[in-house]
Amino acid sequence: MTRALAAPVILGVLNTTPDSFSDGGRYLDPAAAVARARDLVAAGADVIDVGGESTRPGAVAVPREEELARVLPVIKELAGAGLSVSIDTLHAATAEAAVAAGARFINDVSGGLHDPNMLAVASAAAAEHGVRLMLGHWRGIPDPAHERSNYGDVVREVRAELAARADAAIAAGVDPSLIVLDPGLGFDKTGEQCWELLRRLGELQELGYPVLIGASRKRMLGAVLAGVTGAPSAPSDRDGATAVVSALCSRAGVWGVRVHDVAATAAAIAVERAWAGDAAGD
Ligand SMILES: Nc1nc2ncc(COP(=O)(O)O)nc2c(=O)[nH]1
Repeated sequence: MTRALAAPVILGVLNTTPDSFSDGGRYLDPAAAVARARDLVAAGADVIDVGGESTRPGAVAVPREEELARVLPVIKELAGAGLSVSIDTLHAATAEAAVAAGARFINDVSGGLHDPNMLAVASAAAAEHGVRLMLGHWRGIPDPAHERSNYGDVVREVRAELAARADAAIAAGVDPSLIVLDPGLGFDKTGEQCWELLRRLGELQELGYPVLIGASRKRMLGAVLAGVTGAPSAPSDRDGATAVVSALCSRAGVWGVRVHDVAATAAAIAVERAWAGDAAGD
């Protein structure tokens, strides 16, 4: 029996955007966003990942003041209510304001490459509040429209590039114990490259940092489901497949999973933990 590992942290996705690929437009109103966050926590989310600008291919760039207007009221209310909040942003100014409003995780899918000030902001946030920095892998930055999925060995290259991002964060003053790495599934990567990254997750974990996985509702799952049903699936039809990935991440000792359907993932992880004999599963 594999050694019982702690269950992954569940980050519940809260996109306060009009154009996110799977839930755009539903939580633009702060009251609706806060209500959604409370539902996510009730369903088992440990952290609410608040994003005010979609990162999907071709998404419209959002002026800083608009991004801030979308995320700050929600973060202030959630943090004020004692909930754990992550800010999903490419922009240092947004991360800084979000931390001041109570966010305790910075989630940068570009690994600090998009905004040259991000690592300095993250370093100050780490020093002052112990804010954790989640560094994603994305070669598309700064030109996301340019396809850059021409990898030789995607796992080896993503591992090396994420290690370099962690080193840069440490050089900027971020305590290594606060860093989380994320392979950036779907960020200028083909479905097969994403599956290869999951297949060889251990090679990323060998870097010694906690790993976060964001597969929820993504195209890689849609392709698998199309093979089952013979028809394309809407993102919201991919929550069952997402939950299976969450259970397998739990079995692999992944630190955290970022999902839209928290209830399905919480159930999947609880089942995996019970199977593994983890006391929490009793
Ligand atoms: N750390 C992390 N953050 C992310 N933010 C947005 C999206 C895009 O998906 P969404 O449109 O459903 O938010 N994916 C990730 C991801 O894979 N990892």
